[in-house]
Amino acid sequence: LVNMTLFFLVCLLDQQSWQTQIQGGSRQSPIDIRSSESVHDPQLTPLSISYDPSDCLQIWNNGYSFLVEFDDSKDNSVVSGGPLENHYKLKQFHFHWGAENNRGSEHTINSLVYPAELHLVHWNAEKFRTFDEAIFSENGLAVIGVFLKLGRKHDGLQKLVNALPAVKYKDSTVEFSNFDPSCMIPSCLDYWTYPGSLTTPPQTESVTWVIMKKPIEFGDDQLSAFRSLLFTPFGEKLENMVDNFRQQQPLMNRVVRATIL
Ligand SMILES: CCCCNCc1ccc(S(N)(=O)=O)cc1
Ligand SMILES: [Zn+2]
Repeated sequence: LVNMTLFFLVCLLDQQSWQTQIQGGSRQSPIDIRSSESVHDPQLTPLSISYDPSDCLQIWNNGYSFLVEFDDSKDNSVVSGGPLENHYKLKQFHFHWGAENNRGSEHTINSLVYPAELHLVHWNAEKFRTFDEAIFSENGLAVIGVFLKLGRKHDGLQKLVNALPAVKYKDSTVEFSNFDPSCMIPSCLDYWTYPGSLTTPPQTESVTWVIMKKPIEFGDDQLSAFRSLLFTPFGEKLENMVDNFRQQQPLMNRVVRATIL
């Protein structure tokens, strides 16, 4: 009985490494970023972000979020610099949000939650031939995360918001062109960066995360438009697309680095 109790206690006390063995994940995302524990790295240069609005193709409701998808056959919409060894091509961007304003973002800053979070998803086109190959590869993806806070209406976002009723249902798409995602990048380019994973299946550990320190603002009506989308396809029970965020994961043996710009 003593041995069994000790064994049980060891498992319980060591739950995180136990989880790692079970789930096989030692670098899962999202995480809570504790600013006081992040390491200022003077070698982190500013990100170089350059997007071509003509690469914007369509919006797709995939039943989890709405994805704004880009033509990645050219080298016009790319991010490089900062923690990135290569240049990464923009494939899509999407958001995560809550049913209420007190939740929604995937990453948190000192446990502070934002009502929504933007993810700009890029893949390493120097090392891999396709996005799908990069998803399953070390250093395959670079995702820029931008927090959204409620305040003034975001004029650049309104064009996207106006198109959302056309993709209300899961599996719907609508043509969407000439949108410049640069309008959603904060003017302050300070960021945190850490090695992580996709936050939805297959949750592969192939992502270099770059989380912008400053949020952008958007309006209540714009957030309501996100919440009017549906998880469910036409003809099925209506389920509002809300709370499509993952819980924060253990930091394990990782360090979050911060810029000093
Ligand atoms: C195998 C096909 C997977 C398509 N989905 C990839 C994907 C999932 C999550 C994120 S996120 N939320 O970590 O930015 C980006 C891209
Ligand atoms: Zn995401």
